[in-house]
Amino acid sequence: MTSIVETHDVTKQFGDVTVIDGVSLNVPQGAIYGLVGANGAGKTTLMRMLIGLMWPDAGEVRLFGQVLERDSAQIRQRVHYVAADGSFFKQLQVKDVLTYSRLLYERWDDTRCQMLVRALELPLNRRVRNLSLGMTMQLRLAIALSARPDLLVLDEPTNGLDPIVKRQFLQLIVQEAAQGSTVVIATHQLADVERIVDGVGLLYRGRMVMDGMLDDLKGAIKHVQAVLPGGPPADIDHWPGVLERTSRGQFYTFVVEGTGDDLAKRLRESGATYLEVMDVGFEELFRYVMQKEGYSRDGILLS
Ligand SMILES: Nc1ncnc2c1ncn2[C@@H]1O[C@H](COP(=O)(O)OP(=O)(O)OP(=O)(O)O)[C@@H](O)[C@H]1O
Repeated sequence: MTSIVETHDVTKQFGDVTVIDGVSLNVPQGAIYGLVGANGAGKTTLMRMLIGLMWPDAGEVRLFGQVLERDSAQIRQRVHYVAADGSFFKQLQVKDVLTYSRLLYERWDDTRCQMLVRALELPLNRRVRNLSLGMTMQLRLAIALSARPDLLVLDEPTNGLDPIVKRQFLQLIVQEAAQGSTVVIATHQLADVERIVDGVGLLYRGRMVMDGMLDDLKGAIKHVQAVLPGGPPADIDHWPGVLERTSRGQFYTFVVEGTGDDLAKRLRESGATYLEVMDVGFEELFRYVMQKEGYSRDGILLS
């Protein structure tokens, strides 16, 4: 599959502090990739390097298969970045911002823009400085989606959006990716992107501690639930891959590495009357993988 965004061992220092430390990632075409991490993990810094607003001290960024250089204007025209805190054209009315954007972007899709203005109920005659935080973000998203970029890079795009608009926005992102665009979303709100991302990278203090396509990552750890009338086998805590066990009466929940099939089989042989293997939630998945890698659980809290 064609890679749209690749980084190889990207490192960035501010003074003598290493803020991004040897980060490599790979986002295939049409994927929605969530870049997640706690406040200060380095998401914005990494995003800015992905689009050539900042340059790595070491390592390489490739977009659309080509190395991103300072004179890569053509590559950058295919990318649209929505910064977390961008304030723009404060004096202009919304309709004038849209007119200006129409002129600015070669691939501007006016039909789409009008659809978005209607769907998001953007007040065309209001000045940007009088929009709420959420409305400003909606305007910026409407522009981003109307610009029809091949790569859309969004920094904390759900900030300030109410739940209904957030859902609407996430649907739009899914549609965008279905049409072949690639989307990178940075957020510390895992729950906001959990349902839509295909791939995810977890940044922790500038290091990419977990990265991959979601299906692969979800295959790494499972919940196995079982009813064990005779209790669990005495040596169960020494069975390979069992990370955790909790129980309420005869109902046991195990967290296990891998597919969970082996554990399920052994529990069945040990008299389980009910068995179910389930995916773990996104945040839980992160916590267990991180714990396995030797990081403290508290250190990776995202929100
Ligand atoms: N220009 C700069 N000069 C010095 N330090 C910086 C600069 N920009 C960012 N930093 C530091 O780099 C670290 C990573 O910041 P960054 O904004 O990339 O994190 P983030 O994951 O986007 O955080 P948040 O979720 O809070 O937006 C922080 O410690 C921040 O203070």
